[in-house]
Amino acid sequence: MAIIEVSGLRKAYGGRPVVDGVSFSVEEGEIFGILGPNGAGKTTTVECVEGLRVPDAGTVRVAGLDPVADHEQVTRILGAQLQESELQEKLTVREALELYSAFYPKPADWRILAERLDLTDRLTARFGKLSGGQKQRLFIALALIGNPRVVVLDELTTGLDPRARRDTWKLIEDVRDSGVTVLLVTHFMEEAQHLCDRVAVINTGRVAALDTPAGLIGRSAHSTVISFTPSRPLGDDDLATLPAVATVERKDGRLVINGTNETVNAVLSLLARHGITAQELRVADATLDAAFLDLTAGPTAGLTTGPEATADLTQQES
Ligand SMILES: Nc1ncnc2c1ncn2[C@@H]1O[C@H](COP(=O)(O)OP(=O)(O)OP(=O)(O)O)[C@@H](O)[C@H]1O
Repeated sequence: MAIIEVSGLRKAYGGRPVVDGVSFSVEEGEIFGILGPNGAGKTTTVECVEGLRVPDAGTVRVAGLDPVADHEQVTRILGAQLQESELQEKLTVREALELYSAFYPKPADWRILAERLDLTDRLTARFGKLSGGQKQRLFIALALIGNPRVVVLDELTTGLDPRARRDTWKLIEDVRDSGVTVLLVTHFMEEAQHLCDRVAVINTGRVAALDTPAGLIGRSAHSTVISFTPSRPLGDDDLATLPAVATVERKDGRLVINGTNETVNAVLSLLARHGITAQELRVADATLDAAFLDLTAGPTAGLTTGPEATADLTQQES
């Protein structure tokens, strides 16, 4: 069942459209990602879902309610993550939890939330003295304090080190597993790939694609990365005849070919025909990075050779 439904959403600032006909629905119990480059219109979209901005056109429903007209009811269903500037530096963790509990008629027990989010040791610490990861954990606790059915997390892990980011991912999964739907705004492909059940890729105010992370990767021209060292040189003409090749790179005697599953078989047949062996052959799925670049780039998308293919492969192999 859809808990959030957005249909034909439009919003312009000063006559400039920044959200231009966005539609998607979020099923109850999923982590739904909104992924896109800077300025794509992600925050404006979720602020319309939260009822913080009034759409110029289109409809938004949260559990069947209008976030603007039924704002008070929606705030009981939807928990939003605060921005850092919205908490005073001198407020302690305990004060923040107590203060936000007081906003709701039936708040969650903040002590349990603090325990769950590993904040019990920091209850007397002032907000300004918390580490980045601790601040994010507090924001998650505050977003959950009203026992929401859906929580909106916007760029939650920006600025965190890799360890703190992974810890925060685990917490977000725990939130989903506890039955809360998560609407997650991110521009980290790895984060979307790791966490999200489905992802809407937003580019220049429009939904460029909506699918599972695996589905997005599968539809990319770069879904598979094949790399090997040929036992003897292989001509460019031969490579050009391979089906579904997106890019070919040569690096230190190795060939790195971005393509699809179809390309793998074709490469192996080509090598066999020429009596060439593929030394240290590696076949890896591309990451969401490549699909994202395909979906958000201009008309030459998928045709250019970038460092991403190699980076993807390195990630897969490490
Ligand atoms: N209140 C506002 N007034 C005018 N322009 C705005 C306002 N808020 C956002 N914008 C502009 O609208 C565009 C979309 O902004 P938005 O914050 O929705 O994008 P985003 O995808 O969340 O970007 P980012 O990843 O950089 O946060 C940007 O060009 C931004 O500068």
